Amino acid sequence: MAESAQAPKLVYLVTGGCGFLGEHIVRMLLEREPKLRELRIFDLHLSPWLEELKTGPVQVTAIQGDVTQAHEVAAAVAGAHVVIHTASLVDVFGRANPKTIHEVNVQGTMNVIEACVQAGTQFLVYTSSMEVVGPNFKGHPFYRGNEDTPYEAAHTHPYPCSKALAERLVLEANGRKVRGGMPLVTCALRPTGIYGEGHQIMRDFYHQGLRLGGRLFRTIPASVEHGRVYVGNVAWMHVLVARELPPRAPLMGGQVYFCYDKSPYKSYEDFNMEFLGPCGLRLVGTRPLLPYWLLFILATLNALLQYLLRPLLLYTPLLNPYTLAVANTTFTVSTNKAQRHFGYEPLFSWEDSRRRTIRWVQTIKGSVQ
Ligand SMILES: NC(=O)c1ccc[n+]([C@@H]2O[C@H](COP(=O)([O-])OP(=O)(O)OC[C@H]3O[C@@H](n4cnc5c(N)ncnc54)[C@H](O)[C@@H]3O)[C@@H](O)[C@H]2O)c1
Ligand SMILES: CC(C)CCC[C@@H](C)[C@H]1CC[C@H]2[C@@H]3[C@H](O)C=C4C[C@@H](O)CC[C@]4(C)[C@H]3CC[C@]12C
Repeated sequence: MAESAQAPKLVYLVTGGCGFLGEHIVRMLLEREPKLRELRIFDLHLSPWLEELKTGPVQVTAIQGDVTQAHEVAAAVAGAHVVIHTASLVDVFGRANPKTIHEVNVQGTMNVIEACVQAGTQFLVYTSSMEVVGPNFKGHPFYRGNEDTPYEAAHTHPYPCSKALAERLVLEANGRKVRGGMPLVTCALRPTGIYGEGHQIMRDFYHQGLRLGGRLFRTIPASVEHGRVYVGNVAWMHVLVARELPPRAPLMGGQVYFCYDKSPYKSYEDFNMEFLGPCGLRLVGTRPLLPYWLLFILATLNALLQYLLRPLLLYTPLLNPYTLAVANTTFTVSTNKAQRHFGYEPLFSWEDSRRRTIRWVQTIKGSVQ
């Protein structure tokens, strides 16, 4: 009797479970959620590493599907106790068109909410983003802010617009009656810039540095701080929120939490050098190589070229007016809301996060050994 009372019984669904963050959430759940009976991983593209997870004690179910397709989402959600909705079209470079970004991020989220309501699934955790708040296009700094810091969240770019809309839908859905009459309990996590094993932009910078003979050239003033958080700690926050949402529904339902850890406050480039430096790259210059006005012109030219070339090819450089504004505006968080509400402490220290990320960069093909 006692044994059956303790038997794992929960079914979790992770949308976007094959992405950069999604993979860490999936692995973290399997390692650290003892109540898990079945883990469903829903993604547009299923990764080969899923196969190795299927041999463990938890039933791992891989579902190839599209969040924009309501019936596919409904089928995946049916019977799940908790949904972690991480799937998103993350694009700030103009690779996808704005309509698709809206469909995946906003309509996809509506589909997830409706599926929870219809299926009687009571707990929904949404992966939002710091971009829901800022930096705004006016370049206002957000310095060590928290969830209550006033800030003019004004967006024009499709990605932050879509994340902001989706987050609002998720929070407004808190308290809706799901099938069976119980209330839906939702909350949203807002990571700052995530780094760690599998981070594609870090990989890109590393390759760029190798192409430039082991050098990267400073673009952003060292004084501009950009918030960063280790992927393992973001995953851990998701696991904890999902676990604590049922017993602490009145406190946590409808809340937003920034994702934070002990990663140091630095500029985007100086922070990257914490990992790329030990892997043989050097950041040249104590001040930006080009003045801001010239960068701004180049970013605008890139945007124009992207528009003109679109009928022929996809031109998607890293530098555009939006990425320049984000990288060039201080945006850092300092909060303990997650600690107060559900006992969050980072699972990985800064030293651990750094060591793990360096070890991963060293495995990237073409690395300086
Ligand atoms: N990377 C960051 O720095 C960062 C920061 C803050 C918030 N976030 C948020 O974290 C989440 C994960 O981001 P990531 O960096 O891991 O991105 P990612 O692109 O690596 O992962 C997103 C996953 O969603 C899947 N997906 C995309 N469209 C889909 C669809 N129509 N149906 C089903 N699955 C679909 C993709 O295949 C991918 O596996 C996103 O919600 C993003 O907004 C990321
Ligand atoms: C050439 C330079 C001027 C700019 C190069 C860096 C640029 C590509 C980086 C800087 C900051 C990065 C964003 C930031 O870390 C946070 C997020 C939130 C997340 O939800 C999606 C990714 C995003 C927008 C990062 C994208 C890459 C950015 C703009």
